Amino acid sequence: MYAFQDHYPENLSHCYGCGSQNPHGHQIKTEWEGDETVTRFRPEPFHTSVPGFAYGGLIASLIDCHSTASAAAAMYRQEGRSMDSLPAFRFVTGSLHVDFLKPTPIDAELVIRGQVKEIKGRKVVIESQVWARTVMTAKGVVVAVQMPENFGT
Ligand SMILES: CCCCCCCC(=O)SCCNC(=O)CCNC(=O)[C@H](O)C(C)(C)COP(=O)(O)OP(=O)(O)OC[C@H]1O[C@@H](n2cnc3c(N)ncnc32)[C@H](O)[C@@H]1OP(=O)(O)O
Repeated sequence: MYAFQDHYPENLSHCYGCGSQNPHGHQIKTEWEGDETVTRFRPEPFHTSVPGFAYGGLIASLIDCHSTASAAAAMYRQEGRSMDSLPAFRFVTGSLHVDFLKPTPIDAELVIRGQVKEIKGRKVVIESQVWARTVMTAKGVVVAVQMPENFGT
């Protein structure tokens, strides 16, 4: 699978959630399935909150990076461009809202499904749901904003 994150340049591949160059991170991979974006992730025992269940910060982190990658992919798709083409679209999180609906089991593959709700200027709004087997355990809304050239200055 060639994921959205595989198009990130090396200098932006160190993110804890999605960076392929971060050996301590989640290294999530996201792709299109029709009009939805999908990330699959299997928690490890060290992601525990209450024994048997996944830590909420992990869930939030998965929604976060799933959504920023989805935002980039959505912008390229809207412009009919390949994710390899220039200028590059890279997004950071402006806002992250998560609702924890049910405890998330630690022993199941988690499937995060995202929908593009709005594209306006430099902003993309992504809604996501986290599924464990047949149960939706969390849902989130992320406002992703195109990373400014002068990010951090
Ligand atoms: C690319 C590989 C890395 C992947 C990163 C993975 C996800 C992350 O963890 S990123 C790290 C966490 N996030 C950050 O550190 C971001 C810190 N914040 C910032 O740099 C800035 O506030 C930033 C870039 C989000 C927005 O600032 P700026 O570029 O000035 O945005 P601005 O022009 O004011 O707003 C653009 C649009 O976004 C909206 N927006 C901006 N911030 C927010 C917010 N917090 N909540 C809701 N909407 C927002 C604005 O309302 C505006 O929308 P509209 O056009 O409809 O009015």
